[in-house]
Amino acid sequence: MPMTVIQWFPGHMAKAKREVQEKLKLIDVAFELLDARVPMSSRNPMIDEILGQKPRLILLNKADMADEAVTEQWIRYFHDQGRLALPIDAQSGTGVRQIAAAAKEMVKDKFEKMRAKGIKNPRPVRALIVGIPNVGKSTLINRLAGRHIAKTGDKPGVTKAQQWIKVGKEMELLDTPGILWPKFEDEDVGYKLAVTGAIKDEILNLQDVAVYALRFLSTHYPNRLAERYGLDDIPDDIVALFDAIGRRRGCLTSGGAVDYDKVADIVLYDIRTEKLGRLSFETPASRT
Ligand SMILES: Nc1nc2c(ncn2[C@@H]2O[C@H](COP(=O)(O)OP(=O)(O)OP(=O)(O)O)[C@@H](O)[C@H]2O)c(=O)[nH]1
Repeated sequence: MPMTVIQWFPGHMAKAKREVQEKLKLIDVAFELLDARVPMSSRNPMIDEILGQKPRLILLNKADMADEAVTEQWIRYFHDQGRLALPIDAQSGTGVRQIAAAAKEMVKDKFEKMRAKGIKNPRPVRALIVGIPNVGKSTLINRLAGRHIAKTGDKPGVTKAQQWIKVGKEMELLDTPGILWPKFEDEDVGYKLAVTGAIKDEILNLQDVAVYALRFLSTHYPNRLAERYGLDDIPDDIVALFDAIGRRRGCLTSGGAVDYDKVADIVLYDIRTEKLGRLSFETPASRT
């Protein structure tokens, strides 16, 4: 699956891993940021090895766009693995307030030991956000900070020192997140990341992505599809489905044929802007 690989060569991955592990030395708890619509596909494949025994809070971001019932299933799935996962919407701030309390609870034992050693006022809990590109790391940093923190990448050639952002009285967050690479050995993962907009459209074949999305929606959300595009039934044949949507939406070439690029554009736009409602593209049961 070359499309997600593009910015990630082995040297980049080794460097990213090293950088995250350097940052881990400074913190008490890591926030693993995932996309609630595709929690497994938006996960770094080496995350367990990279984070090791460091306490970890899983944050299912963009939960506002995900199917609530499926997000519940994911929370149970992680819980069964002994991990706490919180659904959040970093953009609006929903759920973000629970993060500091959960982080504090996670490092309770460590801080109690500090107190037992005679440290009366232990420092704030220190945290780091890690995740693949586009899961919402910067949005969450800004939300937690309550102001806009410039991305380090904003000014080329300018490396600024890492800083702690105060989040209330009891938590501090590193101002630069740990950026990790996505999975790319699995074609399905690539498509899911593409459908949810995590991979830039310029490096994709949009028709392929739309075919994947429409097949998925036909199986898992047929009623939404029927309602959105005014279809009486959903054709099994994918070309027939493109044709049906294209005709309903007037996506026709001057010769009167259906313009498949336009149909692909519309479908992906509709998915990404919630015109088809809140969608999740994987469940714990369908996980590969
Ligand atoms: N609907 C919704 N959109 C979100 C949420 N969080 C982030 N976004 C959007 O997702 C996109 C990516 O967010 P960023 O914060 O730039 O993601 P990032 O992980 O910092 O990305 P990189 O800098 O590429 O590593 C932006 O368009 C955000 O507005 C959320 O909770 N809900």
